[in-house]
Amino acid sequence: MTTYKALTIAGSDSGGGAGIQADLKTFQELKAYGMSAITAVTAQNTLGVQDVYPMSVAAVEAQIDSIGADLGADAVKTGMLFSSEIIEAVANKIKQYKWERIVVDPVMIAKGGASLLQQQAVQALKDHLLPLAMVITPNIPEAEVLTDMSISNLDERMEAAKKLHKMGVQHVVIKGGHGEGEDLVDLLYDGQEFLYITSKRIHTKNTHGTGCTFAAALTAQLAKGSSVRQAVVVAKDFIQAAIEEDLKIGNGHGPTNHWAYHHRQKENA
Ligand SMILES: Nc1ncnc2c1ncn2[C@@H]1O[C@H](COP(=O)(O)OP(=O)(O)OP(=O)(O)O)[C@@H](O)[C@H]1O
Ligand SMILES: Cc1ncc(COP(=O)(O)O)c(N)n1
Repeated sequence: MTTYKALTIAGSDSGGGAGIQADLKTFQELKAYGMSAITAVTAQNTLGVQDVYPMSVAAVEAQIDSIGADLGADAVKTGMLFSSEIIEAVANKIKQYKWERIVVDPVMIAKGGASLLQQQAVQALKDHLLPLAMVITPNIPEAEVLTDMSISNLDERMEAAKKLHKMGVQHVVIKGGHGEGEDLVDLLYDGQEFLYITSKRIHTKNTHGTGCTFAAALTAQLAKGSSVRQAVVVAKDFIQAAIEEDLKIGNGHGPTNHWAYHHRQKENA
């Protein structure tokens, strides 16, 4: 049996709904071996982010080296990177280890408004990381910051996807969670065609970590050798199940249910 390995380079969420914790849970549920390099420790729960403790660049590099020198990775996801120094270091390590299946989730602001990326680091993201990305998964506000345009309809979202592709990203997924209306559309662009992945909006406040979980599911599928298109479809099913069967814990925006997808698969088998 081949073991497929997925690495997440991201921030730790003590509440377990987003960040490294969401990524590792998702990798496990999709049968990819999960590994992590922590860029920052957040004190966080369903009510918000209480504190952020960034790691040193040396600590981030050392974690990635430990993995690169021994285990290797079939796919890599980046999440909260916090500073331009960490972004540059991560980009250099990705190049050093010749990792190619890279999913960049350009995390900027947590649901409660806390900043998870310093403003001056946006340029570093564009210069160093986007050209290495096999897939980038911004939500609408993140796509607006990266493209410097405002997005209020699907045409503008398509234009933003084209702009991001021009920045060197191979595939762009602009997620629709922040859009309006009952129908929710995630848009995939591969440089030639657009694919619309639609679902009904679920009315719940328990959406903490949806972006992380979606990108982690995508990364697990890429680690196992899926095409980007197939991986996006599985990731969408994974997050849909995780939001539908939310856990109702905590007093704020609760986490999604990372075992719901696997549970459904078993029930349907
Ligand atoms: N209310 C919802 N109902 C159904 N699907 C949703 C809902 N909210 C988000 N999603 C799905 O979850 C995934 C993440 O989307 P979203 O746009 O919320 O990303 P995000 O803002 O990065 O997430 P986060 O809120 O974790 O930062 C997408 O696939 C989106 O379609
Ligand atoms: C460590 C970390 N990484 C990412 C997010 C974004 O997730 P969300 O927007 O769902 O809160 C987060 N809150 N914390």
